Amino acid sequence: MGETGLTTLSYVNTVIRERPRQIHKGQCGRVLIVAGSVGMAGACVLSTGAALRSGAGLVKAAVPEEIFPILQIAVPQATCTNVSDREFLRSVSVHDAIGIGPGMGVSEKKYQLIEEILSIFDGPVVIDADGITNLCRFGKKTGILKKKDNIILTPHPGECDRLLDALDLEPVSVMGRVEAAEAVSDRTGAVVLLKGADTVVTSGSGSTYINTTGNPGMATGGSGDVLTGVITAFAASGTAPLDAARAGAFVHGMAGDLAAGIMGQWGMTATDIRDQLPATLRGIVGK
Ligand SMILES: NC(=O)C1=CN([C@@H]2O[C@H](COP(=O)(O)OP(=O)(O)OC[C@H]3O[C@@H](n4cnc5c(N)ncnc54)[C@H](O)[C@@H]3O)[C@@H](O)[C@H]2O)[C@@H](O)CC1
Ligand SMILES: Nc1ncnc2c1ncn2[C@@H]1O[C@H](COP(=O)(O)OP(=O)(O)O)[C@@H](O)[C@H]1O
Repeated sequence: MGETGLTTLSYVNTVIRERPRQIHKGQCGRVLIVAGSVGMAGACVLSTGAALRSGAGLVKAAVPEEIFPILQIAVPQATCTNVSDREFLRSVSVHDAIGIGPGMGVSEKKYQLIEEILSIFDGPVVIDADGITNLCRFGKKTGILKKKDNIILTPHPGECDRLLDALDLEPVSVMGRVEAAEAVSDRTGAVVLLKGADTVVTSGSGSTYINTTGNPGMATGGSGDVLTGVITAFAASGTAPLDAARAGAFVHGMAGDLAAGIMGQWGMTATDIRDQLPATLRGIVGK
């Protein structure tokens, strides 16, 4: 284990900055969110909306056609593409960052889709939730991520245990949170963000940071789906994967703190966190 630092506001101020006056939407990051399924459309709504509220210029959701109406009504700013239509894979490379996993479901077919996207796309990819579970369940024999660059894995402790098991390592409860995140990062080459109170973000031993925002009110369904959208938007804007993950965790936690201030920790939900992203970013950037 190397030295562990903190992610604080003064650091995030160096990552999230005022926009140049002449910027246009094509330069603010084109995000693709591969998420959602029948029964879990909400996960995609949350990730897609969070990406838009975190500054992404253009956001597209790759979802089953059956849930297009939900997405188009809940997030009219986003476009939709049919995830089951192979044509959609042709347009993957025009994006600046991809977020994969929230509510996408777990099956061999979904795993193949992730593999295909990773083989086509060399930009930053955030893999969360069912994306991680698919890799662990079906990708063990292929070495999970094959040390591909530009990957950010965002497991909660349960998903981290799946990753550790697939890598033949001990669970988080045995290894400890920092050591577990560093081990997954060392073995996969990915930036790893281990969620929970005191979220850990690491690019391997020696580069590990503990987040300083967030509260127990964030222990509510869908709050991790919001985080996926935030980090994917930051990565799409050109922020390096480790910085996108650190700044994403901080901003998401600060939005959660604002939401708790308004709604209280007991009653706040994931949409309240998403809805406080603009005020959070305005507080950080000053605009
Ligand atoms: N509205 C929606 O559509 C929602 C969809 N969701 C999606 O539902 C899918 C399944 O996610 P889940 O995380 O519920 O289920 P999972 O089965 O992937 O993981 C939950 C299990 O992980 C273990 N675990 C250990 N420590 C944990 C921790 N600190 N936090 C959470 N779990 C821990 C527990 O055994 C628990 O049963 C994901 O794709 C997720 O994105 C959820 O985000 C909830 C909201
Ligand atoms: N007690 C807590 N303190 C701070 N943050 C928390 C706490 N509990 C959960 N969170 C945050 O809320 C989010 C939960 O994500 P996750 O478990 O993936 O939820 P979901 O799958 O329902 O979206 C993570 O960002 C996590 O760090």
